[in-house]
Amino acid sequence: MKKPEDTRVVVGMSGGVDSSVAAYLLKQQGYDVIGVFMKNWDDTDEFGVCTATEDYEDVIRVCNQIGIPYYAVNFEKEYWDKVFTYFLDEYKAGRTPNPDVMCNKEIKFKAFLEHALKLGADYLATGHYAQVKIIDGEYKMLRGKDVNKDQTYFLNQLSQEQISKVMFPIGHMDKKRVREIAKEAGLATATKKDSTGICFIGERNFKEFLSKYLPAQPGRMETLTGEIKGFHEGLMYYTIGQRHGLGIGGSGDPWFVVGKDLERNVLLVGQGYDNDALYSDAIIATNVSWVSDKEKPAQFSCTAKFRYRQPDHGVTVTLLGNNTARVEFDEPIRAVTPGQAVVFYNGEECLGGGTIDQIFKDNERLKYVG
Ligand SMILES: Nc1ncnc2c1ncn2[C@@H]1O[C@H](COP(=O)(O)OP(=O)(O)OP(=O)(O)O)[C@@H](O)[C@H]1O
Repeated sequence: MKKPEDTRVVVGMSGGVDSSVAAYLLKQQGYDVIGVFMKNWDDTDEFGVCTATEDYEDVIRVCNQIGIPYYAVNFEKEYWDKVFTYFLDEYKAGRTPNPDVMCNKEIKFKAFLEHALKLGADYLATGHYAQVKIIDGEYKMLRGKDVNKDQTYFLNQLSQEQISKVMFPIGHMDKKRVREIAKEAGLATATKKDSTGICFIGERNFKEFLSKYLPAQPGRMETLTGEIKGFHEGLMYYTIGQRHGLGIGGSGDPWFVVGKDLERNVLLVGQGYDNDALYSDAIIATNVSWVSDKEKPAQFSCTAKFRYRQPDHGVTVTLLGNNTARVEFDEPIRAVTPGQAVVFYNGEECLGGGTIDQIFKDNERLKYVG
């Protein structure tokens, strides 16, 4: 093991409080730290204001306070090709993509990691709430200590090789403590608001943003039995289990999106949060990848999350080859959505994950969902 002063760490700095504290802590521990800001998206508005420029200014302030070198790199092309194209393709296919998972896999921990290594870095550090530990001679990815902030869901596609080069300096802390450290150290980002939503959409109106890239095709809303309930503005604006924005009035329980009929451009709706049509008991996952290089048994039990911040559900995983797996749920689960990630856990350890592709109930594929 090299000594901290001989160990170069590139910190991915977003201009937020988490990565500021990550860089601060590493510098305190004596590492040779470089702050690097990635520009992935040009969101200059009609007034010439770009949040990336503002964020980079915060990076500069913090790096000057900590006393570390900094600079910016541009990955707009890579981001467009690997993340944004996938994002649009998934919406076109009627699914609900997860660009953060793709960004971690293809940009932050691939293009950006390679860039850091070229700079002579031994490690890339980020302000993610996750932990890496060596257990039984293998790198394991563990949930962040702050259960409300744990980000392993978004990191599920990382490999053994990738996490062997990664540090998560705040993964063992609560968000509250991170803010306290930032305040104690007087960092410029100490009270900066957390970013929300998909990074390139930010606070903007999602519909307006998406309509710039994909033509919206309005159509009918129907129940599964074909009763017309109203009109939708374009299937891509809706996701399974969604309640808001349907505009179906009347008495009784509220209405929810239960599926999409792409061929007929019809949004399928059902009444009641617990509508039976929203429940499924198995999926086929694609793009399945595991953090460990060790061979997995053909079938095993573990827990899984089907969306961020969902409690863990007991599942049985059967490997089908070609990075595909069948996942059977111990109990039916509500609103499992094609395109989102399924992420597997064994206790605190994140085992890996995949993309939710096909949805089943009682061994029958629910074609209206995916
Ligand atoms: N533009 C960027 N350039 C470099 N690194 C980035 C950038 N955006 C995010 N990261 C890295 O990825 C981590 C997680 O990003 P995420 O968007 O989830 O931010 P966050 O949890 O709000 O953290 P922060 O408070 O640092 O913004 C950040 O802490 C940072 O290390």
